[in-house]
Amino acid sequence: MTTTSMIQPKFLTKPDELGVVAVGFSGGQCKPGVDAAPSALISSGLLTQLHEELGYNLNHDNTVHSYKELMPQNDPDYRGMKNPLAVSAVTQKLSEQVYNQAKEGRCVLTLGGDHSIAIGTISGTAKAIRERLGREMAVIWVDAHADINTPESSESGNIHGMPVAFLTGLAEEKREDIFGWIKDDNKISVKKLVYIGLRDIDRGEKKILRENGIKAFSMHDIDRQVA
Ligand SMILES: NC(=[NH2+])NCCC[C@H](N)C(=O)O
Repeated sequence: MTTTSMIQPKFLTKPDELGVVAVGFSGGQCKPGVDAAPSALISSGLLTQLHEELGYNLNHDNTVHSYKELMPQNDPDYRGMKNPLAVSAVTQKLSEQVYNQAKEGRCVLTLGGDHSIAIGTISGTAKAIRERLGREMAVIWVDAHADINTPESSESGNIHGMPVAFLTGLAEEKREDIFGWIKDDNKISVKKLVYIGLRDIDRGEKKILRENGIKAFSMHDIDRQVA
């Protein structure tokens, strides 16, 4: 059996602890459903297995947050983004929760949907890593999608396709209630970002990747490597 004690993490002061943050959210895109994922994973035993089989001590508030109280009455499109106030409010709250876990030196697992929540998970962790280790966090983004559209390059207006643009500062917004809360210490550098598994990227995203020299291994690259 693998246990946490067999792994020697270099950057964690509490390697046997796992911070868990669960958020059931679907406002970064138009279809309901993904918000049910965290509860489904938990009720099928994910957290029990992490504790009993991998030996992690879990630090979790036993809640799947839906942040209903943060939902605005009215959420008109802004710079083409859909549900901008809701996604910004949820990801800001999530960022704080993740930061509070990561600053303790424990690994953090975020369960969620949809992918707009990466704005919260990465911004919270990046800030904690800067404070704890005085360095920039690297990100390995394993996904079919690059999710690096700016509001202007996006063809859908869905914010789940934009998290990396806001996190790297390629997309910026002054309004505090629409991602203006993402400060420099929450951001990551395009130099420390690598994509693995891309297979569905928009034309605008291709241009962004090329112009910023972002490293990316597509599914095509992977198929070639293993062939
Ligand atoms: N996390 C995801 N499922 N992203 C899909 C993004 C699809 C498309 N590139 C868009 O920006 O709308």
